[in-house]
Amino acid sequence: MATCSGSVDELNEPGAAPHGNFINYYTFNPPENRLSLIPASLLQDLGYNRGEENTLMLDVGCNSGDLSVAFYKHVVQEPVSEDESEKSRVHLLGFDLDEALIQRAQQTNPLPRSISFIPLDITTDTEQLQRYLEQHGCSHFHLSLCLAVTMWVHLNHGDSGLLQLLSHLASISQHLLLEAQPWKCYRSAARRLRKLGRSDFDVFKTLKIRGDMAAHAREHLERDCGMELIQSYGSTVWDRKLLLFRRRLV
Ligand SMILES: C[S@@+](CC[C@H](N)C(=O)[O-])C[C@H]1O[C@@H](n2cnc3c(N)ncnc32)[C@H](O)[C@@H]1O
Repeated sequence: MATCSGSVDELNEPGAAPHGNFINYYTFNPPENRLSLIPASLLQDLGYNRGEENTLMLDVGCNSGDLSVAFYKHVVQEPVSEDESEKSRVHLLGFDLDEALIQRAQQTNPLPRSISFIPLDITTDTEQLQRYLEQHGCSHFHLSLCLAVTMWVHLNHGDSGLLQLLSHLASISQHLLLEAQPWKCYRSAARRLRKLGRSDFDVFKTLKIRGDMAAHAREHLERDCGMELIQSYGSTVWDRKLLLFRRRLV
């Protein structure tokens, strides 16, 4: 069984995907792997998707959008077709730093009135997300997904990059569903790149945040970002936990 994003299939072109921007990601990690752990009633359980208010979801590092669309259909339970979606008040914004993946996501998007995809690098651009929130009259995303992204930001931007990512997401999200890659995946990612003679991940050796990555992320979110863990959805087939945080009530 593949246990991390260092899985065999993913190695076809590892050097071409230093941010985890694999072109065939969903052929070896289909959406169902994660969706089977997430209740379809999630939005209702969190008190959303009722009445007239907008519900905004964010998918960080959405790759080619397959999981974004499948997640939307999974948790938005009323049937949504393009004709009906004008009525839908649930919106999902997916973004990724890889423009080719975003182009694919846009071209195959079955619900363009409810789901949008934009190219964006979260480590450099924070204004676009703020603008999107303003356009929808909201101060926060009701639910943000950050699935299988933390390791890539950590490896490319170091400890401070990882902590900034989590702080930023906490500051714009009411709820945050997080899947942090475990440390063993870092080792395989760095080893693969080294074998290819790439030095992109030299920062790997300098990382002080290591070991239990889910616990580190939780500690930062709870201690420094005003969030609290409210649910753990067990482990995916890749042996990763899906952790649901919410902004702490004051
Ligand atoms: C392993 S894929 C996971 C895709 C999706 N989140 C999922 O779990 O199915 C990681 C994605 O994060 C994106 N990514 C990495 N760093 C990013 C950044 N700084 N800003 C936006 N996207 C990023 C990559 O381009 C890649 O598509």
